[in-house]
Amino acid sequence: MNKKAKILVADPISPKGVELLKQQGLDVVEAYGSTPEQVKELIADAEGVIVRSETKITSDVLSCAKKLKAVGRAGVGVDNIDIPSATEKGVVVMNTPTGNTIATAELTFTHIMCGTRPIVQANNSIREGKWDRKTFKGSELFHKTLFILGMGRIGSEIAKRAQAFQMTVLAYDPFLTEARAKSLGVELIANLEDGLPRADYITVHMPLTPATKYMLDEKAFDKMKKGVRVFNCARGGIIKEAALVEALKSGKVAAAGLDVYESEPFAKDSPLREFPNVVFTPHLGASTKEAQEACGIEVAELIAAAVKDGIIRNAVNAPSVNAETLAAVKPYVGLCEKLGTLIQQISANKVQKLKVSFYGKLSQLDNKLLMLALQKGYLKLVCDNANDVNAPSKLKHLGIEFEAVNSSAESDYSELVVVESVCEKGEVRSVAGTVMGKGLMPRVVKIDGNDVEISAKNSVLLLVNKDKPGMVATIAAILGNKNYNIANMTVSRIGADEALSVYELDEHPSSEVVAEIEKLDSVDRVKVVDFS
Ligand SMILES: NC(=O)C1=CN([C@@H]2O[C@H](COP(=O)(O)OP(=O)(O)OC[C@H]3O[C@@H](n4cnc5c(N)ncnc54)[C@H](O)[C@@H]3O)[C@@H](O)[C@H]2O)C=CC1
Ligand SMILES: O=C(O)C(=O)COP(=O)(O)O
Repeated sequence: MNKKAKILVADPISPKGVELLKQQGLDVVEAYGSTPEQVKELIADAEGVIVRSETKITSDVLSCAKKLKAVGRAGVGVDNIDIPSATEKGVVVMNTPTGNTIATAELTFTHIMCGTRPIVQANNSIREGKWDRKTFKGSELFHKTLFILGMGRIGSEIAKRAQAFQMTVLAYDPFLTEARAKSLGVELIANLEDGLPRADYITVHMPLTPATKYMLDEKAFDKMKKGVRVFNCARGGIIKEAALVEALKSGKVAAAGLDVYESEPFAKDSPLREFPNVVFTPHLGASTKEAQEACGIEVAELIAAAVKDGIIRNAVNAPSVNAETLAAVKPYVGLCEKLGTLIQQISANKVQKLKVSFYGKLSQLDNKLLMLALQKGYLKLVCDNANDVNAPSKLKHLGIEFEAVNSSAESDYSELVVVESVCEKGEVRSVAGTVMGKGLMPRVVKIDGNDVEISAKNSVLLLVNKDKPGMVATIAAILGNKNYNIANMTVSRIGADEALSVYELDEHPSSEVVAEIEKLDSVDRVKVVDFS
């Protein structure tokens, strides 16, 4: 019996997600709060791993994973996963981007409310036995201006909630179109600096990247209104904590709400803890029953599909296409893989460039998956484990440039894929293929511009031989004597007296048979190509 694939659930997810993995026949190992050393041991034989924001999947951890196919993030941010290392290793990283949007938007709005009415502070005072009705005066959201930095899923939900409170909403997001801003009823601010002095409230909702790190620093706080209120429920480090401390000290910031920190768990000795007008939560944005159930179930589905069937969705390090495109390109995926395998085997060593051209309706489609299939096919006999995730980087490591062209030119076939290789010495080889018949079967239809018809299932014997009577019978006799069945054959005249002969065999011909054919005076070149 096949051993069940092991899935390491390294951070707690909904029990429904864990149950789903078990129902899929997977061996689930739940290990929460493990040290990096423990994670390295546990991941060694895992085929899938699930994390939230706590467990760090570093390159060091990944280097210990011997069988890993997929990392699933039950949530949005993947900054705890070393994506370049995972990509290099061919490990797909997937997340669940929508499951916790509402939860995080609602937590952010709760922070905004707490920064407006000092509920937390008043509650603490009551618990201390006091009845203080003077200290905890708040203000109103009504007619105030909220500046949202990062207008993605969460930012957009915050905008709707702010509008319900009749706030004016400004948005800064370099990737947001005017049309989208308009449909959200927000004013799009092109330069961050222009929005800062206008805002009564500022909240950030973007990933932490080199461009967003310390976006709100000393200079930014200088530009803000006195009495501004700031909130970070996205990632620690977008607001510079040291700058926030100074802005709180000077009274520039009237209130702040933080769910995320430059280092987590939040430093026990952080000077921020001294300010009573800051409300803290320990990275709780996604911590609702609903969000955890949605993310837990979705991540379990993603991991099960990836590990069991190689189906990739929501990948952050591999391309995905919509269902319509997938249906249109699917019949050509196998063809492109075969063309890649064929061109690699017929090309001389040291290929410098691969070029693929798509003709017919293929030239109008998003062909990402076909390019990957071609690259995977090319790498099949060159290196281990090339897949949709690492094929482009493996090709790059080999120094092979890859170019794809959508051609509007007519071709002999309604849809055609042509692949060319250019070698170091300038030699160019080419193969072309299409899909045929009701079954949309892949067929190689040209080699170096010569017509052939190869179904490319098992092994193919390619001969360049004298174009003279009796050749086919001679070759067939040699193969037949050694019990090789010819599944299919084509002969194509390639010069005045030369022909390209293609014999499709059910199995790889032995070296003796190949040597016997090579010995024939009438045969110039012999090449065996394997597809399976
Ligand atoms: N506190 C928590 O528990 C949670 C935190 N998050 C974090 O919230 C953040 C936002 O999440 P989503 O809205 O789901 O992501 P999203 O991808 O839908 O939105 C992010 C937005 O940031 C914008 N952006 C990127 N670079 C920018 C820049 N330099 N300046 C301004 N805007 C920029 C993007 O254009 C995009 O619209 C992420 O960092 C995520 O990890 C998400 C869920 C829970
Ligand atoms: O989804 C995100 O980006 C989050 O920050 C949520 O983190 P968590 O799953 O609660 O550890």
